[in-house]
Amino acid sequence: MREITCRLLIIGSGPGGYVCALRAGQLGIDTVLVEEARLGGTCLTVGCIPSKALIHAADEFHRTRHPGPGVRITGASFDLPEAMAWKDGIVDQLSSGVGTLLRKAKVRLIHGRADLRDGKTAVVAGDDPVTIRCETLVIATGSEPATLPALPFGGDILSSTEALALTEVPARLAVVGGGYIGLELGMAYAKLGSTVTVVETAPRILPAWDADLTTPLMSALDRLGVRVLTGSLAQGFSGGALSVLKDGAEDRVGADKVLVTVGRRPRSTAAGIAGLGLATDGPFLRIDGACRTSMTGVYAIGDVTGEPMLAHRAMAQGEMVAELVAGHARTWDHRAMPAVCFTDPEIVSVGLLPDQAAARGPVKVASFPFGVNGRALTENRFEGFVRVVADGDGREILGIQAVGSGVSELAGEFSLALEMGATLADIAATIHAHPTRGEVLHEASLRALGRTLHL
Ligand SMILES: Cc1cc2nc3c(=O)[nH]c(=O)nc-3n(C[C@H](O)[C@H](O)[C@H](O)COP(=O)(O)OP(=O)(O)OC[C@H]3O[C@@H](n4cnc5c(N)ncnc54)[C@H](O)[C@@H]3O)c2cc1C
Ligand SMILES: NC(=O)c1ccc[n+]([C@@H]2O[C@H](COP(=O)([O-])OP(=O)(O)OC[C@H]3O[C@@H](n4cnc5c(N)ncnc54)[C@H](O)[C@@H]3O)[C@@H](O)[C@H]2O)c1
Repeated sequence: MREITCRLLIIGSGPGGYVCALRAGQLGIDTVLVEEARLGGTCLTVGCIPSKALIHAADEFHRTRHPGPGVRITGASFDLPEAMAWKDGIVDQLSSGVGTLLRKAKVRLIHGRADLRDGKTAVVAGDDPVTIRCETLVIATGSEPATLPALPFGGDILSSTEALALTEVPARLAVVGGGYIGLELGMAYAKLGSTVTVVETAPRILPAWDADLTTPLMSALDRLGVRVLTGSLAQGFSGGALSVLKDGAEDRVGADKVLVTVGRRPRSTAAGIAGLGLATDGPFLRIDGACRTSMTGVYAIGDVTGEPMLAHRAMAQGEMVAELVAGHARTWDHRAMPAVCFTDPEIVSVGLLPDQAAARGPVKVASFPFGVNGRALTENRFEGFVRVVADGDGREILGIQAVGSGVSELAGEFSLALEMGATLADIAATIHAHPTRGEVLHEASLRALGRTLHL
């Protein structure tokens, strides 16, 4: 068997692994990256990117069926295979782009399944088996869809991966799990014409976020005709119906396909990881603030290390670890990490929610509605608001949230404010272009200071 050595070995080319490899390559670290599937991992191949493409296609179709003022459209139709082919083209483009970037950064790429023998050795079997010995190891093996014993994947029971590769819009779609994926994809299929039912065990959809943020989304789901069953447990699928237990009574929800989105499970035991005996937190690998595991010289990043399982968290960790390996002093600011739900309306949260902030001391909370914002009115999409959460004297902004059309594009400004330790006065003094949705953050900050102009 061939044997190679390297300074840094990274297992997995998702947003965590490939960004770590790119930065390490830039810093002149001799790096080997092993990937068993396509470059880009879950996010690029079966997650963030394909889902946002499908959501966009569904939005476009929905707008043609519900056009704006003065627009008349007749005979609109939707070709799902054509839209899926377009989506696949974007994935191909970005995945091969990752390959180009890795080559440019002089990262050695090995295609195959890595099997760890110890914290410094991995074996990749296959036609050209190789043993890789490294000084430092980064585990970036990501996650996979969690399963429910009563609803095993296969046939008409889909994970997000199959839901992103359908060739026909299902007439009736039952979605089990009212979290990020269930709502993003459930809403997209509802816009494409499916009759969608969402089954959620918690008392509310997106239970981690407060009701003020999710209420506008509930109204939008209602307008789309999506039925939402909260406090409900899916028990099995047979004869074209999902059996659901709610308040002790059984309901049968007619469905042609069932999409199960009840979270993701880290790949933290396979690939020889279990044999390393690393400390864990539940199913996740335990890491410290520098992404070090309990074994010296072994780092872990991304979904395999726990919540929030988000691509930009994995990327930030990957970049930091490469710099730490290069000997730089680096930390990362968890407080400024955004979470965005790409439903319609979208929801963004950065930093603390009002309740979380109030648990620490006095707070100032103010929100401002899109309903009086010129840009929102001229776009004919004016539901939702921006909310700022600051400490009692308004000196430090602790959190910013928004719900509304297109608010994902405000997430960067929200994060910047927290990362820079902005005060309400800083936001108030920042001139926001008119007319834009960003003015609503400005007005929310003015409102917290007791001097709103437009309300
Ligand atoms: C439908 C969907 C939509 C999503 N949308 C968003 C979004 O909009 N925004 C967002 O921030 N996040 C989103 N996510 C979450 C995001 O995809 C993950 O947080 C992100 O991909 C995690 O990156 P990672 O590098 O930790 O792991 P992954 O992306 O899971 O990559 C891990 C890689 O490791 C490889 N691997 C595993 N074991 C081995 C081995 N033994 N040998 C070789 N290779 C191995 C895998 O093949 C995989 O390519 C979404 C997820 C899904 C499923
Ligand atoms: N926009 C984004 O950033 C984005 C998009 C998609 C996915 N993701 C990531 O992927 C992860 C996985 O997404 P997800 O939607 O599968 O998980 P999730 O954790 O967002 O939501 C799962 C939902 O399923 C519910 N649930 C759990 N068990 C259930 C059961 N037996 N029956 C009914 N409901 C049940 C939970 O209460 C929860 O509301 C997310 O946590 C997120 O980190 C992010």
